[in-house]
Amino acid sequence: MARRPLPRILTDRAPLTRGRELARTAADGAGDIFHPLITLSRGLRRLAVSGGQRWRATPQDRRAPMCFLIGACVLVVALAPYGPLLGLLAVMGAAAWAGRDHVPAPTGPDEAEAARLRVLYEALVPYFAGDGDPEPLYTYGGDWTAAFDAYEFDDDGRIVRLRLLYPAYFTDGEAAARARIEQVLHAKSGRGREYRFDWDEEANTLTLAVLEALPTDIAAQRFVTAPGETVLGFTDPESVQRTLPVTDGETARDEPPVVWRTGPRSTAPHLLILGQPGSGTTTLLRSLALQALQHGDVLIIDGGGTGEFGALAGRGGVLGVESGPSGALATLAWAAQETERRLLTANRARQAGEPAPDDIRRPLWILADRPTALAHLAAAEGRDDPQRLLQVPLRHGRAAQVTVVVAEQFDSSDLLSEPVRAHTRARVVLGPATPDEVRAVLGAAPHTTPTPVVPPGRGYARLGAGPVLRLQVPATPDPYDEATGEAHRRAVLALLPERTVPAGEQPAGRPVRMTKTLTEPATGEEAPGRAAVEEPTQEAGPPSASATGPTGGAITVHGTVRAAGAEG
Ligand SMILES: Nc1ncnc2c1ncn2[C@@H]1O[C@H](COP(=O)(O)OP(=O)(O)OP(=O)(O)O)[C@@H](O)[C@H]1O
Repeated sequence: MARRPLPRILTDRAPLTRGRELARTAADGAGDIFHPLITLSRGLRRLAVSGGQRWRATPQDRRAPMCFLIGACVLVVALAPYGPLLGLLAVMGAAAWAGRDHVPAPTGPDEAEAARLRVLYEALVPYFAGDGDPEPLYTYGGDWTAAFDAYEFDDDGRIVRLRLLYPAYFTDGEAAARARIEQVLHAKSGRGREYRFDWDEEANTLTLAVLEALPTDIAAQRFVTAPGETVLGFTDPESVQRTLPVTDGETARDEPPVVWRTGPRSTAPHLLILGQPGSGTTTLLRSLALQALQHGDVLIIDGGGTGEFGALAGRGGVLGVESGPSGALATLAWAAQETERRLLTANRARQAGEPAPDDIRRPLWILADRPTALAHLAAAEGRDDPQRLLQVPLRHGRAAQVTVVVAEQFDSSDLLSEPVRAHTRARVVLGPATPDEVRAVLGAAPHTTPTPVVPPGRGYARLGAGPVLRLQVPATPDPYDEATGEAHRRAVLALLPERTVPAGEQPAGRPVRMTKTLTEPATGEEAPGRAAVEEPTQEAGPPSASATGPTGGAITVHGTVRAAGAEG
């Protein structure tokens, strides 16, 4: 039997679809036309509902006075000229306001963000799931919303903050267990950014936060610090409780510093800086030298021999810039004797019931850049390791106001002497370093994830047993380096003390020999304490040194320094 076709109205769907579209368009148009009326009526209804609620909430005894007040208001409005019209406008206005659409603020993550959080949750399951837990917080295919109680995303949909709960049986006291979780979160939240992990062991919560890059635009300048305080660099605002005003020449702002205290009350009186080549260790030494020269004297051992301290040579307070083994040995021998002299003088003064004389209170800084390179050269010449002479200042420098700072490259750190390792309780690591390398130097791992690429002067600092702080050293380049920008060059030159050796007396570009007489008193009483810098000698030849004993006489140190170029 042939099939009978269905009636056209049932098979032809075009009129039906057209009808639906027409109806939808008409509804949209009506919605637009009647929108004000809809808003007003919704507002009037909301006002009525809220008025009813207020009436019901009003105690019985206050309803009569309230009625009277409302009646009086209505009467005043009715009798006032244009009162009813104004009253009507006011009611309509209030209704329009009350009836406006409240678009609810979007809450919760969108689809992509939820997917990211789910991935993070699933990645953590193997570490946080516990066998035999009747109600596991972390389980395959489980509910991530129960584990993650706060999260924040940036505009690109990447996590910038996450707080998660973990089971109480997770071994959060073990560094290895923590490190595993931090590694997973780091990898899954996006590499190339720095994260901080805050473990709250009491509340069993872990907070991950993406850290802003530290400012790299702070140049050398006079920092507002007390005597005995030195700025190593700048860090995160939440890591320290203090800020310092800094300026970029035009605008001033406050930045959180890493302040290192030296002197008799310091718990970390000597500093060791380690870093990769080019990470900024010499720059940090230069920055420390400029700050130290405000209140003290500085001796520089330039083991690298690249002349990067040439701008300091011949300046007031700079007792020497030594780049050869013999000069370094003589200078350090003097420094060791000076430390002993200061201790003896202080002791005598204490026994006599007198205050310590001024000359032993002036801080003396020994800044040694790459001393292991000098050790190698000294050994080749059959001489002693200059580091051995650092032992006395390192051991007794705290009481004698002698501060030692040693900067060395990672690959030569095995050659550092035992006293240097043992007595440098303030530590800085600069440049790219793995968490294990940072832990090996600072004695504690950072709470942040080091990034593989960092700007020069970026690293971590730890003062004594304090926390590990992120650090950005202020830009303090060599002002005689041609690559140095004009602004930075001027900033550094402005901080240099006056010359005690006129620059014009030295032929530019030719190595010159400086003679410095570091005088010592025969007795501790009328000790000048500070080096008297003689005029430079123009004689050429290899560096040589001679020194007398700690009880008197003069120590003459010859050192080859780079000839100073013209200043801007
Ligand atoms: N804090 C900083 N801000 C800006 N630039 C810096 C900073 N520290 C270092 N630099 C720049 O990085 C380069 C290397 O710095 P520096 O010579 O101090 O490194 P280093 O660790 O001593 O390396 P090397 O031993 O190879 O000389 C220089 O051009 C210097 O100007």
